Amino acid sequence: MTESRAVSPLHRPLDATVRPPGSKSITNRALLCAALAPGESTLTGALFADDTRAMMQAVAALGASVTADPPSRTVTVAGGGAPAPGAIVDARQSGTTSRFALPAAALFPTRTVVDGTAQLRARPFGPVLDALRQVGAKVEELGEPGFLPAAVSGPMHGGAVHVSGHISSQFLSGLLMAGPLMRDGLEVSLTSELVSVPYVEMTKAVMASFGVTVEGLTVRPGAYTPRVYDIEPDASAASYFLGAAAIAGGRVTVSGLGTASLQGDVRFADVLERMGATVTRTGDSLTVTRSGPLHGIDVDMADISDTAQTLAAVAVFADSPTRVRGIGFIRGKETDRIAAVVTELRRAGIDAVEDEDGFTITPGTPAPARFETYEDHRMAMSLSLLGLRAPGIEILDPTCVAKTYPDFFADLDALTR
Ligand SMILES: O=C(O)C1=C[C@@H](OP(=O)(O)O)[C@@H](O)[C@H](O)C1
Ligand SMILES: C=C(OP(=O)(O)O)C(=O)O
Repeated sequence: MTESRAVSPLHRPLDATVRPPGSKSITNRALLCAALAPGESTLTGALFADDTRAMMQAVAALGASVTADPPSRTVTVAGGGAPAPGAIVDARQSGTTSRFALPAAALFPTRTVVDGTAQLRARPFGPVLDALRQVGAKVEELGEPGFLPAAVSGPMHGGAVHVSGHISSQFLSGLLMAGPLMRDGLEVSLTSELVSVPYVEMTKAVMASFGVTVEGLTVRPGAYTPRVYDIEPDASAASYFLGAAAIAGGRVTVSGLGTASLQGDVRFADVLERMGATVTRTGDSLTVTRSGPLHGIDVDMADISDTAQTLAAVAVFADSPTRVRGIGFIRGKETDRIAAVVTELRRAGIDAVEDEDGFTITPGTPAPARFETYEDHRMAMSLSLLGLRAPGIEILDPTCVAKTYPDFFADLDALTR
């Protein structure tokens, strides 16, 4: 029988402070930059989850020496090495690990194979494989063209490269991070509109911390410098707790996510503010309080699409419909997230409709439901929020949260205890 997890309704408003684990996106960028920096770097506040363990193993396969200490959330990386012949990167389910490791592996003359789970093999890789060929890498598609597994080898001359932006920003981020170690550096031109823009700003910020400047989308040849780097809590993970405050009422403060956060997903709080919640921002925290009604909104979430499913859950409890736009590309994530969120909300009797580039949700009272999660951590975490107000909500395959947040259900319990 498939494992499931019940969520119990809350009978009082929330009044809690939480600190989610480290940012997945920053951890995986810092691991890669540290691996490319000759010398020892120390990452503090790191995330320990499937996606970041995949990256730790990936950079080890590329020649870094990695020492992880989960209790202190610290990782030490001795960088500047090279992969052994026949290196294999198993990116598991991780888009960032695979899309960042491919350009990094192609810096070296040895052949590295990059692969992942069946789910990752179904996600698009054509744009990065094509871009690597443009800058001189040898690329072999070992399965279907444009998909994993793929083998790459270098070195790369770099220079001008064209890459699409509308499928995923991760292709661009991965290329930029490898850019300084290409002979001529890298000058990227986008052939289509970029989605998930704040993640590219994050890439530039982490690269800058490791001593490499990106101007526009141009990187000059250069070297990373090792350093001690502190990672802030994960803003996408925080969206579930901020969403919980919106749904249950009361106050939730997320500590460690201040106004200078590198993560675009902190702007999920702005979305809740537009719906009628009160948001307080400080240099080191983000607080959402809700006492009055929530209103439906029409919102483009192309910049912050990992929080679209969280908003879908919140929208159920508003007093008018919510339309989410600009996120057609999330059909290519862990699952088709637009189809999945609509199917599951309908399972609970909610009027949810798929649009080509998003979804529309009409508020209602969720009926008891056992939600499918499609091996998508964000389906499990988002849909669990419905259980804070509606009785009889169960989440199937709850351990899929291990991709980015192994302790999610324990932390949700602690928040509501
Ligand atoms: O660069 C990153 O760290 C990420 C970029 C986003 O992906 P896309 O650029 O594919 O939208 C986001 O959904 C993912 O969770 C992490
Ligand atoms: C889309 C996600 O991850 P990735 O693309 O890194 O696998 C996510 O964490 O929601």
